[in-house]
Amino acid sequence: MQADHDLQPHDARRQTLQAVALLRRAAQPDQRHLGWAVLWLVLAALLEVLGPIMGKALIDQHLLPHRLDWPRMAALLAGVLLTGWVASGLRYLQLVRLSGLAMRSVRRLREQVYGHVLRLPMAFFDRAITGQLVSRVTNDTEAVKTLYVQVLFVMLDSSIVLIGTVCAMAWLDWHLMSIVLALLPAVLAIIWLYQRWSAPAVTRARALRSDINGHLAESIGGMSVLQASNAEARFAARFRTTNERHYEARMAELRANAWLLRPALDLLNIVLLASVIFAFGQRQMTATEVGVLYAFISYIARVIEPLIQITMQFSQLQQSVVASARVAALLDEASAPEHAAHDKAAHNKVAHGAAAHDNAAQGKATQDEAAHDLGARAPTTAQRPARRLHDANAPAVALRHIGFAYVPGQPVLHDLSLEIGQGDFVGIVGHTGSGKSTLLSLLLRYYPVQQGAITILGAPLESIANAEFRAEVGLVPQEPFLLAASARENIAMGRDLSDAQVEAAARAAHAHDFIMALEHGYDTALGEGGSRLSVGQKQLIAIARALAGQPRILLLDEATSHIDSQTEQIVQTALDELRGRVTIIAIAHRLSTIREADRIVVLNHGRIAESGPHAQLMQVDGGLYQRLYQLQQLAA
Ligand SMILES: Nc1ncnc2c1ncn2[C@@H]1O[C@H](COP(=O)(O)OP(=O)(O)OP(=O)(O)O)[C@@H](O)[C@H]1O
Repeated sequence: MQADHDLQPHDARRQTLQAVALLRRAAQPDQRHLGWAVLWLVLAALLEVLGPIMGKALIDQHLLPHRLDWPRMAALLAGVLLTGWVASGLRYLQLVRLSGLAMRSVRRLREQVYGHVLRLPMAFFDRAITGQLVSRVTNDTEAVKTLYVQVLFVMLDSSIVLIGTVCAMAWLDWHLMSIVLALLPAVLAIIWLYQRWSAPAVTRARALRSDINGHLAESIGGMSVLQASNAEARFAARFRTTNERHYEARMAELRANAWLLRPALDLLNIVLLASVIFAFGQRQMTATEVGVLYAFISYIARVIEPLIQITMQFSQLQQSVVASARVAALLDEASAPEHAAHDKAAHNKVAHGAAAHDNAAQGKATQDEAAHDLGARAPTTAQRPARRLHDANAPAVALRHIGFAYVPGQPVLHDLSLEIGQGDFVGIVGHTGSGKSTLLSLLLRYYPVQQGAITILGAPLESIANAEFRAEVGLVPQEPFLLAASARENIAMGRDLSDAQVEAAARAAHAHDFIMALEHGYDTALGEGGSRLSVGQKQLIAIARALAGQPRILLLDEATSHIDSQTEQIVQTALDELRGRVTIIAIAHRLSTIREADRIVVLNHGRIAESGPHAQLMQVDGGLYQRLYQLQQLAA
């Protein structure tokens, strides 16, 4: 992710263009409303300009010459009063339209940004800071609303009033109008100065707000560690510093506004009035010119006020542009490869599978049948895309000469080759930093393969459609991630699974009994992050979730490292029952978990050091595995 402080001034033009394009795209489907809103605004502005002209006519043609044409005078007076009133009504109408447009744009943009974040490759999240990312999706997208409702509305409105007023002044008395216009460059100079003064503060304030979000998210996420390490005071001090800097930036913005903008523009208003009255005083007064003076005095406010309004919007505009540029930068991050063509085919097959599932549901598949499906992989298995990877003779996973580096020039895996047969149970062990998780990340396509090739069930990894890949490969991570939802929802994870399928998966993971012991069984809400469950129980739910997808390859990433021996026993039993039917690749720190594996691969500094069943590896005197095992036995 582009760090917040990376928004350097030399990028400003490109960012502004990016932001404008993004905002235009966000409002694209609502263009009709934008058209109407502009029309209402033009009408409102014209009415506002018309008011003083009617006032002038009333003074010059009726009041001063005592020409008492009552119906016409009443019409003109009503015109003066009504124009303002109708203009307000029209403004309200257009504000409603623009607000709706803005809300819908924010909704669209948020969905787009969130959808994009979901598709970003894992490498992105190595760099990303959660709080800033959240800020992108919530605050920064909201800037679009401010832009449309506040900035665009006021700027458009003020510009139209300004142009209309200048035209009306030119029509009434071009000489006086030129006096007013002559002073306008002073307004532009004030705006320029204000921009120079406030722009850095605006950018700084936004970046710091994002830092505050990041800081909060980090602290809340790690609250237990933070409190346990007595770090409250240090974190509070760090937060105070950021908050203080944010306050300073906002104050600098405010000072630019209060000390430069308002006073300078107010002064200019007075100078303009004085100039017009002075110029008037130099003339031979005729009766008709009193109306012109009235109109000009009314118009001067209508020239200055829109200008003030426009300049006041600049800081808001800057904020919106900076925020939109951030969103645009995030949307610019390349997504993980989509394998779209394959996905389309896979989608059709999912639909086909869903139909099969419906038929099965009508036939009232029993729990036992579903359980059988899960284990025995009957050909009529519901809810699955049809297999395209079915090559009975191909290895489940084959790695050929894999090399990988997170940082160029610092390889983590070296020329690694490994073949795992279908239905095999393979354990991967090694000291910390030996590359086990990296290997798993490559298998999971979190990172693209840099050197060598990986095939899954005979198909090159990068050629497999996303839906198909996710159906074939299940993952049980080290830290089970549970939603604040029911046990059922946590296992189904949005997949259209029947109750029987969810239960079958839970039984296979040996999670069924403890779920049934909860007060509402599968419908019991598990609390945020599954807070109602023990770590072991959470892990069993995570295993059930992976099994519910009926994968042919199951990856376990140190799934037993945080659980007690009793739960580990349960996991071992579950794995045992899957043996031969599902290919299991388990990374394990706890060697007891993989002791019974068909083969144990020992990694050392990114290379395969040893490989074989437990008994065989234990025979290698002074071997890595033997040492690791003995160390664990001693520690136990
Ligand atoms: N996202 C990353 N960016 C840069 N380097 C990384 C990243 N992840 C891991 N590494 C480095 O790659 C090497 C292998 O790490 P890896 O996590 O694969 O080891 P591991 O065997 O799984 O270790 P552990 O048992 O402690 O989880 C380590 O030196 C680690 O510092």
